[in-house]
Amino acid sequence: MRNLAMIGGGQMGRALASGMIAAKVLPADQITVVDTDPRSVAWWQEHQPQVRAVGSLEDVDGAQVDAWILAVKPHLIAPVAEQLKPIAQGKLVVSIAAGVSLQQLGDYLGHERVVRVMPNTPCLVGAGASGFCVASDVSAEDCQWIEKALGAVGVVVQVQEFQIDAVTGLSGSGPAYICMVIESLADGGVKAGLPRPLAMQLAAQTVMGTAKMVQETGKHPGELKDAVASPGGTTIEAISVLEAGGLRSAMIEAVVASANRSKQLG
Ligand SMILES: NC(=O)C1=CN([C@@H]2O[C@H](COP(=O)(O)OP(=O)(O)OC[C@H]3O[C@@H](n4cnc5c(N)ncnc54)[C@H](O)[C@@H]3O)[C@@H](O)[C@H]2O)C=CC1
Ligand SMILES: O=C(O)[C@@H]1CCC=N1
Repeated sequence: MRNLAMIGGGQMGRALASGMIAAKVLPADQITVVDTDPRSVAWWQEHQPQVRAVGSLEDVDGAQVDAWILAVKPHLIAPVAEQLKPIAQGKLVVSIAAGVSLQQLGDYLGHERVVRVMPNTPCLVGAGASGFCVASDVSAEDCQWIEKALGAVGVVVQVQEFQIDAVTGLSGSGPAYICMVIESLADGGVKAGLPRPLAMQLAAQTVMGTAKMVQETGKHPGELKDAVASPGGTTIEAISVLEAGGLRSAMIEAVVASANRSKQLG
């Protein structure tokens, strides 16, 4: 893969492209970003000056582009893909839009070399989690490139398309839930008497360290939870409060609500 063009250079476009550049998947000067918002173009010029950032698709020579990434909001995929149709025939097109199916992408673009990805914002720091599925004309080589590109910015799994909504509900939207957890843990620390910056540092490190422990020990989270809770101790008091507040049920229903919304968007 030589040249990559990304349409939409907002939150997720920045996370993906900046992550890939940092991981040396592609040099910055082989990436073009098209964004209709001049403030976004200015962001790229300031933060990734080697990336070519332009305001219109007309400023891109489509013949020089090997792969396209569509990173606009879901409702803009249809008009953007239709604009792209004449210049991206036979080219690999990757969409990261929630809810937009491979069938829809194929219909808009008039070909089947399309990939649907659900990444997440931690790609920005090389700790993303992405799921992807592919249409019929995507080659094994294309899949390898997708795995290399997304693998450079985190964990990547290939799934069946019917699983993508669930991936969206869990890891796509998940960073928002975990940020709320971190924020509320820090609030608890402040309420219990800690200064805010110290509370935030301890909260983020506790979430990061616990996730690492789950991944590295391979132990069930229930076992790791039990190991913290001494009989008659402090933790079991807190667990009892969380159960009464419906933490588990709220998390389960949150993932399902996001997955359902992803289905609706399609
Ligand atoms: N933010 C997230 O955590 C995740 C977002 N996604 C998906 O990524 C896509 C983008 O989301 P965000 O980056 O959050 O949105 P965003 O609003 O931050 O970025 C979208 C960018 O597209 C630009 N844009 C709008 N119309 C355009 C056009 N016609 N041509 C070129 N650029 C255009 C906007 O100016 C904006 O900079 C969405 O489809 C979303 O479903 C997927 C996974 C996670
Ligand atoms: O909220 C959204 O629609 C996007 C998709 C997954 C995460 N953010």
